[in-house]
Amino acid sequence: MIKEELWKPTDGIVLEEAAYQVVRNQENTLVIAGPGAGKSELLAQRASYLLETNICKDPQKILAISFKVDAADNLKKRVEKRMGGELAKRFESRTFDSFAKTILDRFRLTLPSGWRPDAEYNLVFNDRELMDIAIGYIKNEHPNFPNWRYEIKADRLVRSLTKDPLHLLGEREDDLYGWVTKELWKVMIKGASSLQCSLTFPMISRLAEYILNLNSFIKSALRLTYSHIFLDEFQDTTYVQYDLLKVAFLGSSSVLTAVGDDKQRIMGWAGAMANSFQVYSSDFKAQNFQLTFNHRSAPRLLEVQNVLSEAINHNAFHVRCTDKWAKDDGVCEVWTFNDYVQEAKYIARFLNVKLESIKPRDICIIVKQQESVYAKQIIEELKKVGINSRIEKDYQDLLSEEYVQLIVNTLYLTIFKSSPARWQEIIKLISELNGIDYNEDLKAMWGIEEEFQTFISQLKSKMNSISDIHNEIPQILDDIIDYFSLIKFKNYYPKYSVGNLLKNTREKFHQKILESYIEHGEWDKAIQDFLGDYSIPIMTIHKSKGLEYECVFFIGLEDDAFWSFRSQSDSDMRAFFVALSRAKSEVYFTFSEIREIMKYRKLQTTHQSRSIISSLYGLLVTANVETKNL
Ligand SMILES: Nc1ncnc2c1ncn2[C@@H]1O[C@H](COP(=O)(O)OP(=O)(O)OP(=O)(O)O)[C@@H](O)[C@H]1O
Repeated sequence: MIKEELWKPTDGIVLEEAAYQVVRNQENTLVIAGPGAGKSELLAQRASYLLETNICKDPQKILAISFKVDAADNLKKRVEKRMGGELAKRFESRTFDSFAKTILDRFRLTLPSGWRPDAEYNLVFNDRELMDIAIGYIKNEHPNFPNWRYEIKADRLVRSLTKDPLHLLGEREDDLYGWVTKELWKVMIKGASSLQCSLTFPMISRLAEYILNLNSFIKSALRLTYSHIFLDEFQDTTYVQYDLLKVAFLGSSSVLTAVGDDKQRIMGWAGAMANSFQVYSSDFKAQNFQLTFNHRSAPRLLEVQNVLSEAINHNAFHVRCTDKWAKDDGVCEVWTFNDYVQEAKYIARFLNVKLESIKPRDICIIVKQQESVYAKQIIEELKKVGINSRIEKDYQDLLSEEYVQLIVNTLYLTIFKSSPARWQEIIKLISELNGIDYNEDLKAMWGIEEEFQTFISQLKSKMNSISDIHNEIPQILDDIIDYFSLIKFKNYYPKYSVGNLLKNTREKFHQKILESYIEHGEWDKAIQDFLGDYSIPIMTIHKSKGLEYECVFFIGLEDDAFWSFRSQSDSDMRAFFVALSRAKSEVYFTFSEIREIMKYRKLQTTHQSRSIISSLYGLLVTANVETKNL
């Protein structure tokens, strides 16, 4: 344990005064700061401070809630790396969804029978599926709404389904959506004919909230377990999530630290609160702090960011650069092309040279939407010059699943041998699965290491003698998990014991590994391909949140990409700001007169304009961004 006054930030990080005050604070706080200000870093430092000084008293824990699976995973890894096993065990990093799901899965049986889902419920992710369930399985009719099936709209139904806490459901029987919502809840909770019990994540959140409302002892246990709560990217908290947070922790002695940036609020369409900072500050009496440095981007890029942030919020203050940069460092340019093929060829040539000095993973290609369409030509042209790129979406979620990490780490050690971090992670997990204290029982630990070494030697011979790819590879992947014991693994990670998460993860993972193996024909390349070590990532702005790259390309700064700019210019401007602020050194925006895009559900070659988004271009001109006609 370290005395409070002796604690220092780890990894040579120097915190600005406000960050330092937040790290050591004992009250609820809200940190509002721009991209790259070190908000996630601040949370990691605060975790070290609270655990190393035992202010978060053993056995109490810190609960860190993020939005995306990979953000939660990154934060967990950062804290683990700094503090090592024992202390880091008391740092639980989850997404909002996983927090809610854990409450439901553990305390499902405390729900009244009408609200109690089956243990094996399906997860529903998209609006279409929800609509199909409503239309296909609600059998009751309502005298006031004879044609309800023709009248309901998917987006309104989705909003209505979790608009109110469950105890208020049924109070809107006289309005169409109120009635359909109530019926849909019944059908989804209990299942109907061929429909299995099915829930969306917002429904899970409402059920978790109901559990806490009904059972004060569960609520007290939760509050006792977590003495400190971290909330990352708080600007994107939805109304449903906030209600759960309030029921769980408002009025408790748990100390909350929220960090966020209102200029990066881009989840309004998914129900993010418009005023989460004000509401939280007032409800939780949180003291507000601002950070003024940007630790990510070069000075030239910060000039552009400052122009944009002022346009988004007139009261935004100008952030400052750190002294690691020279005054003129950074490139921000607009590149215009006659057509998308020429654009793709130019970018491929440019990247071919760039990759002599940086790695593929230091580059990112960002699009507003339809990544497989906007980036199709670029992927092809890059391939022609021997550069791999890939659409990151499917991999980001898979790679953050512990199930996938365990198998991939084992494959990696089998093929590449040297990776002390992976080795340690696996040995630690085996010892924990088997209830062995890896600090105390050294003899048992050696036994584990020896046994695991034998296992990977045998695995290697199996992997190197495959004749029937489609049968043997899935079998090898299953053998790996069986070695650790699937039952023990599921007990250790209870999320895999309920619903279809394990089944879906396994299927997607097997398919991706098979694809990689078929493409490369060799394990080393297939594993590296799956890990993405040698591919340039391609993603939408939403997926790029919280990430950072040396060099960023934004493809298609065009009217069609920002098709709803007229009605939601504010949110599109924020999205543009997120894309711009991912870059450390260089960012290039492209415009192509001719572009192939999906329009009216068909792939079409279109003429692009930039009149609707002229205000975005105007801001780039104000920031002296050069346009190059290429
Ligand atoms: N105090 C610091 N000193 C040096 N580097 C830092 C510091 N804080 C953060 N960094 C580095 O700056 C980069 C951005 O930090 P971080 O991701 O925490 O920012 P953020 O505010 O969460 O950004 P965003 O809102 O864009 O997600 C990271 O590479 C991080 O390691």
